[in-house]
Amino acid sequence: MSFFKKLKDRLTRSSSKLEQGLDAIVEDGADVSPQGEDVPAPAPQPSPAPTDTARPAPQEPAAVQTEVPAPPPVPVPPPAATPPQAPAPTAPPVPPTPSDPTPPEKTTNREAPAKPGLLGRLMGRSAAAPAAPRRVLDDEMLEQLEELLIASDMGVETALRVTANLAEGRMGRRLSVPDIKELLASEVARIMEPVARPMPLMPKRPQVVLVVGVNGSGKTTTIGKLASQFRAAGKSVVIAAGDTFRAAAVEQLQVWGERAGVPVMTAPEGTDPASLAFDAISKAEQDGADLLLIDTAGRLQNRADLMEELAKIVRVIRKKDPSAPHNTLLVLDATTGQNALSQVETFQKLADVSGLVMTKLDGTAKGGVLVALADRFGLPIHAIGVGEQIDDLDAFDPEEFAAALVGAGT
Ligand SMILES: Nc1nc2c(ncn2[C@@H]2O[C@H](COP(=O)(O)OP(=O)(O)OP(=O)(O)O)[C@@H](O)[C@H]2O)c(=O)[nH]1
Repeated sequence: MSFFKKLKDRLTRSSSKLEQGLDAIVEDGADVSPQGEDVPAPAPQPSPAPTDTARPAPQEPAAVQTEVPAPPPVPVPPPAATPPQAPAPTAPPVPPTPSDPTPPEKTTNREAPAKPGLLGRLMGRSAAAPAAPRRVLDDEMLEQLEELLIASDMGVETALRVTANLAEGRMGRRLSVPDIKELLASEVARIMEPVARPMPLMPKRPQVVLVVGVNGSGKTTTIGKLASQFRAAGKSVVIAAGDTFRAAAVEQLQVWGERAGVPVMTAPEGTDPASLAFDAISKAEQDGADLLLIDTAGRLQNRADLMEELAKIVRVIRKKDPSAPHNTLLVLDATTGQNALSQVETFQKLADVSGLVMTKLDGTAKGGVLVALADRFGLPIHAIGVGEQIDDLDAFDPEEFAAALVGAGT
């Protein structure tokens, strides 16, 4: 799956931070007992049944969902780029093989590779392959794991929960780095599973989608990408340029409208954005549009005046259609780390956020914050941005994300 390979490659900094940390933790207290009982590789925890059975097949995720399950609107990555003998596309992406993390003086901590006996030799076992270092899971190791997860932006509460679940029934067992990665990935996927839901399409026309977020989070870009996907799914879309304060913002949105082949409603600079939103709904109704995507100006969550203005936009939209906005998407820049939590908190209070889009996952070392967000707010992650191009928006796949985040399968 080329997309997640891309994500995995781009999460390298995050996973390598986790990976290096895990290597250090295990080697720090590696069990030197050569004959110690290895635990069988821990079985992944059972994931809850997916709540949204109508989600598109994970191989070709789409950021949007239609009321009738439709073929995924996301264009398939160019097959030409993949040679016929390429590895199976469903396999999780494989990051660069880490170099042997064990410094020479630590080699005594590795389990001594026992010389195979006659039976071993007959069975073809090699004496050359050393077993992975293992460490007995104890309180100290758990604390180290907690610290590592916190440093990976998972947040204290989530890190504690993840490590507690990991420890359950496993205290005193000897775990290797791959064991821990597998357990962590399973825990992370379990947290993320319920929030991985494409944006639903409703029978209501026009479905009003309000897009909010702090400055530069990627609202305009995301609207362009969403408009393109919805169009590809056969929907008629209108965009309203609600950032009436910056002429450049309107122009930028017009460029995206052209790329997506979607009309963009504008108003003169300085127009009250609430009144533009009102007019845009009327226009979308007249045009029989399926979807109206309303852009808004970026606003920091600590600017009370701007947040009040957003609350006013919502009030005015409701005057026109009491059931609107039908979706309020909060666009979050994943590189902001823990600040994303306070953004969700404030925007949720004022604008009744119904779902998230996480952008810039292609350039972040902070993917862990998604886990904290999912654990704390449980808001659906409708889509993730993985680049600046129109096709760089995809559905969120919890298992692939979890594996990429912890560097599992390496
Ligand atoms: N790498 C990467 N860049 C992105 C992504 N999404 C948006 N960007 C870039 O982020 C910058 C800001 O994006 P905009 O869409 O203008 O953000 P905005 O929220 O509309 O900005 P304001 O209107 O100023 O609040 C642009 O340079 C985009 O190209 C993404 O998923 N990945």
